[in-house]
Amino acid sequence: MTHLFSRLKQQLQNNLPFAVYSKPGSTTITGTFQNDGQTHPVDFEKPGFVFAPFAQGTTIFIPADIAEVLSDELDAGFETPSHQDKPVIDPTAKSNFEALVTQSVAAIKGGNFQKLVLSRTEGVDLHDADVVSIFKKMLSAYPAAFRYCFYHPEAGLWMGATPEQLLKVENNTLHTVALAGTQLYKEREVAVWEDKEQQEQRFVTDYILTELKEYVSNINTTEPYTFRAGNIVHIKTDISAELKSADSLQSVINTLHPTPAVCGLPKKEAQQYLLEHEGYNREYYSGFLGEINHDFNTGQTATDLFVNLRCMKVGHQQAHLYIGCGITKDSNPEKEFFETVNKSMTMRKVL
Ligand SMILES: C=C(O[C@H]1C=CC=C(C(=O)O)[C@@H]1O)C(=O)O
Repeated sequence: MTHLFSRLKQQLQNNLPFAVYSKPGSTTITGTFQNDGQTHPVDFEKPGFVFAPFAQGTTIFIPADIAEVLSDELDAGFETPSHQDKPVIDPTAKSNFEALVTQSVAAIKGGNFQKLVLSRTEGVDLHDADVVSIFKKMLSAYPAAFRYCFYHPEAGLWMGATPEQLLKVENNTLHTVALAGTQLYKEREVAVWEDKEQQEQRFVTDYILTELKEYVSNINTTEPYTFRAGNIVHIKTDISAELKSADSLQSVINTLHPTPAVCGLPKKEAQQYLLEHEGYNREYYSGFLGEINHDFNTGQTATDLFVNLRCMKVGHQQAHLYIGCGITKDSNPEKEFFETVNKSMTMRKVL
């Protein structure tokens, strides 16, 4: 374990790419350390680890055959998070975001879109905080999430604890989820979902089911249910199906990414709208990451990808947190802003 983290630090000092991660519910931590500093083109037929942007930028690939793999069991005695439970409200950020929500609700009501997922970034001073100690807190705070620390000279250093699977493929069986709708988690209370949240999540399910039809058979879905992700809960539908052809992995990924959980509907027009109106570059936030054609622990052929949510880009003195929320015709701008604030607590808690 100590070895894995010292290897992470060494790799960072040498400017060499790596991905260190632990899957939802797993106590195993895996590191894949690339042995050169190059940017390798992504090949969806080869085994490796992928780190893809939302829209603009390079899709990064760590090919399995040029990486050293280390894995270990997670220690039980990790540092507990520092419980920075106070939300931080920047009045300018608040009014800018609310204006963007108002404008976007008008675009939806005007008939251009059914849904738009708007986002923003927040800077947090790090005061020389150590990357490994932040990551250890993340590992222990969010056992149900895909927790990762990724570095590539072209992308920078990223960390996250995402609750959203993009796609898992094992022996031609595909698993994905429709995840949307958010409210604060309250102990001993059953979450009651308003129509706005239910509709927002149904858009995602319907999109996935319609678009996947071309590539899969025997689709199964669960009923929507409440799913906890740290201090918040979402509505989730689990979807599974059989892939008609093992060769369609890349097409399936292109179809799913970006889903209406992070982009909007219709997809292409929503993505263009976000690029023009959000006013910043999402980079790898709401992109996807994970294992392609290779389980780095078992060596088996499997694909296990996650949407890059509840994440941050970590610089020397500052971390940039990325947070977004789904907007429909019924959105209330202030409520949506506070939803992004609640989501930001996932990262703030470990800083
Ligand atoms: C876009 C984000 O979350 C998505 C996933 C779950 C719930 C969401 C929502 O309620 O808006 C978003 O669709 C984010 O965390 O930045």
